[in-house]
Amino acid sequence: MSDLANGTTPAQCRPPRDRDRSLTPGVSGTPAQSRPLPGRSTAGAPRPAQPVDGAILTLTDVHIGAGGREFVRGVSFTLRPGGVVGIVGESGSGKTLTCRAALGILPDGFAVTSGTVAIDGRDTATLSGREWTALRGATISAVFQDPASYLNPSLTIGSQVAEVLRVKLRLRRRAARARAQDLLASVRLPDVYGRYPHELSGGMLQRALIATAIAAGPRVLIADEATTALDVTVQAEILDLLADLRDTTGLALVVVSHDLAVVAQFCDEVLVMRAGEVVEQGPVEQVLYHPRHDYTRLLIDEHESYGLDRFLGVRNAA
Ligand SMILES: Nc1ncnc2c1ncn2[C@@H]1O[C@H](COP(=O)(O)OP(=O)(O)OP(=O)(O)O)[C@@H](O)[C@H]1O
Repeated sequence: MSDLANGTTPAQCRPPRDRDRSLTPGVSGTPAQSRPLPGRSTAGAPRPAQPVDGAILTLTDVHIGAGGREFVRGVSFTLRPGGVVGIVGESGSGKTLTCRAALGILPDGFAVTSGTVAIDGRDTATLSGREWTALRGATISAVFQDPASYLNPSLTIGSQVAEVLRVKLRLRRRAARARAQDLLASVRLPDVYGRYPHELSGGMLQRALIATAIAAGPRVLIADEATTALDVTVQAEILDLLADLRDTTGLALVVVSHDLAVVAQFCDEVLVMRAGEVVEQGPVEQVLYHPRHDYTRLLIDEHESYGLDRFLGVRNAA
């Protein structure tokens, strides 16, 4: 199974783009929490997040660089329990690097050059490797596109979920097995414990990966293009599942998507990134329905390809 599951540092021996598989997943057990109103900035322009009581994840003016070049310049947001922050923007705009900074798994040579990433009020720059390992999976976790590449093809789905439970929560074999079965049922996969990854569809694999990602009861889940490769119906099922987890456990989410419709339906706040910068940020209703920046308008004007229309009615009806 992926190193992620074990919470090990991603990828000590993988090529850079292959590294996020070490991010594995984790159990729940996250106590149900009330859902405070997510923080919403009112200005259209990006601005630094302020430390806020109850925040689980706070990025404050984060810059990410490598080899003397800056790839991300000044990302800030605050995520509280049950909150959902969306990140949209063109390919290469820095969305994934931002997520990786939050997970402490930047590619080799990349670093947060200024600004802070705080998890549960703690500046992650002060964390040791061991502390990061403990945090990953248990407090912050992630799912990415292409779930098959994060699961070991030669191990059953159930044993991979159980392995996370044994490593991260130190459950004994029998307890881990029972808990893994519960987790798989909670992601609507009640009958796949003994099945292998190749026996599952793409949507089922993504749900299995979500089960491993939430196994250790993280409070933040980063979904980086997690539904991009799925057809629309399966994508809606996965989003429903994430919404259920948010509502029942207070899980906070960072959702990276090319699909403005996903963001319109699902997120409270959205960051629009372009060429490493946040060009616009604010509550979804404001940014997507009353954009202030030309680039945001451009994205919205392309709504036919993004399918924004699909969700306007859904959100307005909700
Ligand atoms: N491992 C890496 N090695 C070299 N450059 C990288 C690496 N990861 C990211 N970059 C560069 O950093 C910039 C931002 O990349 P990032 O993956 O964050 O973009 P993105 O917005 O997530 O794009 P996409 O939507 O295509 O995934 C790009 O110019 C990319 O080429």
